[in-house]
Amino acid sequence: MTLTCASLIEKYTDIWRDATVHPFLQQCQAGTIQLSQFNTWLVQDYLFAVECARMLARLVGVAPSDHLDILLSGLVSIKDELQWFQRNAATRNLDLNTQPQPTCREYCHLMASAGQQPYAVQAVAIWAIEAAYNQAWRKHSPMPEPYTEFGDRWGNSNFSAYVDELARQADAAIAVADKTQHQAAEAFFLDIARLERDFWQMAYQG
Ligand SMILES: Cc1ncc(CN)c(N)n1
Repeated sequence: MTLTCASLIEKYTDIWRDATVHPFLQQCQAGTIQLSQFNTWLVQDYLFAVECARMLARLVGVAPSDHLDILLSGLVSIKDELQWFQRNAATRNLDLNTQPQPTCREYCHLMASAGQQPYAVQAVAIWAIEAAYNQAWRKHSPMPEPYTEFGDRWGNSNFSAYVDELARQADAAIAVADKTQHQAAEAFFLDIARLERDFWQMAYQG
């Protein structure tokens, strides 16, 4: 089977479901999540987003020129996302100057390590990261207040269109990559799916 973003989700349906369906999201949607659990997720996700911005910036450095437009739009969005996290943390009196939990630290290391991979592997990895959040929040939308803006941020149709473009670019890059890169892309996809699942769970270990 040709390796594409869609084929990875199809091949690993159960693993992808665990990455995108979790009690944390279900409890947000039901309005029963505890404040401390939500706040733990929020602070850790800010730390994640900082490293994700760095990963995107590295991608800009190696992408073909016709892929830059989408990646640069992602960088602009993540700039906005970081400021939005900072405003949210201030409103909630949260200290963002916090140590990452082990899962967050492992995920940040994975994103940093992607920088040593060829572009095609990095393109699949950034797609998987953004697709996981897009699908997770969409599957649990609409969110009630005060979580509506969180569901909207990653579940909105503009973000879905961005994820579709990332998939198109990753598919184009992987189509001309060799078998070693295909294997590396698949390994990154599996690590990302596992870490996405564990990231939700981290909220309960604050
Ligand atoms: C864990 C995680 N994965 C993905 C995203 C979307 N950038 C995020 N904010 N956090």
